[in-house]
Amino acid sequence: MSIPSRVRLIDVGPRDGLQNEKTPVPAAVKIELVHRLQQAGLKEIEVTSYVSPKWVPQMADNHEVMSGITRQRGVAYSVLTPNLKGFESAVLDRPDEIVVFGSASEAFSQRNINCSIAESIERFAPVVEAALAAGIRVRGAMSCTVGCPYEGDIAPERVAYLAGLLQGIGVQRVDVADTIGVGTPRKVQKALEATLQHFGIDEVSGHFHDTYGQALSNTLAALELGVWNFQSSVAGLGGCPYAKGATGNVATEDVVYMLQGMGIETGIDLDLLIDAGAYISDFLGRKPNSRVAVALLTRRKH
Ligand SMILES: CC(C)(COP(=O)([O-])OP(=O)([O-])OC[C@H]1O[C@@H](n2cnc3c(N)ncnc32)[C@H](O)[C@@H]1OP(=O)([O-])[O-])[C@@H](O)C(=O)NCCC(=O)NCCSC(=O)C[C@@](C)(O)CC(=O)[O-]
Repeated sequence: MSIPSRVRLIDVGPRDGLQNEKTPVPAAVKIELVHRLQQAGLKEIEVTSYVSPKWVPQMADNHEVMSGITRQRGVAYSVLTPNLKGFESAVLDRPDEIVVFGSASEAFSQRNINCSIAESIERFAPVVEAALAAGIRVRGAMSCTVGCPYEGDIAPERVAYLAGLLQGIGVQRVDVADTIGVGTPRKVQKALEATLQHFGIDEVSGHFHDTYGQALSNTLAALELGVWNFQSSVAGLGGCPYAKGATGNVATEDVVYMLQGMGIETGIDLDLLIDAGAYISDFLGRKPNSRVAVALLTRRKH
């Protein structure tokens, strides 16, 4: 399989990135971040989630954020919806895509969405049906495809099992998430290959957290399989509230820099992306969690 000549990035910073922040982030700041990401050339942005505000308080402003965005033609805005209640709120805000999110690990499923894998599929099925009937695309996020904070290693067979269940209820594409960033290139390839038993190469994306510093290597390993869709988070924001110690997604800046260096088209303006990352990092009062962003921001000063 040859390395793809173009890559599509979904920036998950406003959702995955900010869901775990201790500092409350006002809706206006989230909206400005989305605007800056689309100015930088991101064509897909995961904006927010319609989950219980008791579970994830940072996403309680979902409606305000979605309705405050000035949408740009050609940009798709996605949101997480774990159940029909979430979908019914989300649909009022006209997302282009909804995301149901399951787990390859039973324990993580319980901690994250308070139900077993089988129950989660039962909850997702009517959500998928309603979304498709409303003309809204459906993605499935698969957490813990390599390792779980509660169960340890996850076998590829369990990833294939979950991918098959999601495909069976009509999910159109899936994210293979290394939620706690423990994956290394060959393990991640095995999780991707398991998923590819049920979805085509255009329908599978890599979602790699960088907790152990492996996310760029894992991205390259996925590219070697022909995967060309990836999720990343501006300034490396993020972490999952139900995966203690897990750090953010791989920084979008780092992925774009690597891809540009390999001659792979992303449609993203790295300078504007660095500005977007600096904007949110300044708000949070810290440096971007991106080696590339820090290096380029330092160079700008000289
Ligand atoms: C899924 C539930 C809601 C089930 O939670 P539950 O307690 O089982 O739900 P329930 O149906 O029994 O309802 C309990 C209460 O929640 C309310 N409720 C019920 N549903 C909703 C909803 N959609 N929106 C708003 N409120 C809702 C409902 O109205 C009720 O309110 P009360 O009567 O107590 O006042 C809960 O477990 C939850 O919100 N979990 C949060 C999950 C989450 O957002 N996790 C982080 C994102 S996943 C992730 O980060 C991983 C990913 C995707 O990035 C990939 C990776 O890296 O792995």
